Amino acid sequence: MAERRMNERTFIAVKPDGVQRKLVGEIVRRFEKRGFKLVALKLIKASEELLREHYWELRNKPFYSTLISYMSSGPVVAMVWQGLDVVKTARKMLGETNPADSLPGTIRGDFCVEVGRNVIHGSDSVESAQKEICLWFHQGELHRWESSPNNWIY
Ligand SMILES: Nc1ncnc2c1ncn2[C@@H]1O[C@@H]2COP(=O)(O)O[C@H]2[C@H]1O
Repeated sequence: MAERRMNERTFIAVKPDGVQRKLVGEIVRRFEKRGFKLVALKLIKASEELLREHYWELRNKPFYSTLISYMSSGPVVAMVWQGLDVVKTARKMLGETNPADSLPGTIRGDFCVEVGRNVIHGSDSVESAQKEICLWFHQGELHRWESSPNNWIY
């Protein structure tokens, strides 16, 4: 059980505004420092088809078409992070969907002001994380590796 929770994975994407504003390094740093393991990372210009599938549940929302054009306006940095309760903890690190409701210290609370330009996406449950990881990544892009910094210093 503990083993399974340690291996929990979530899908995180730095959205086009986050890439344009050069927030990628800061965001990766926060996840590394928190103690999570990077399992996959790529810069990708998402197709409309992929985005329509990713945002399927929002298809009837009034902001749906602006959301699709925002997300396809430039490259995004798609990532998979792994660790204990990573889905829930990542959502806390991101802050609320609306940056105005996000506390300082969270990514959205520190770096953005508008819901339609909210810099980062994180899966909202373990089930959606599994679906989103399969949608954005091939199995071969997900890496298994052990952290052993001493071996790389000496
Ligand atoms: N009221 C809104 N107006 C514009 N975009 C929104 C609104 N509500 C949610 N979104 C977008 O829809 C996205 C759904 O996934 P995210 O939580 O990653 O981030 C959300 C915002 O980018």
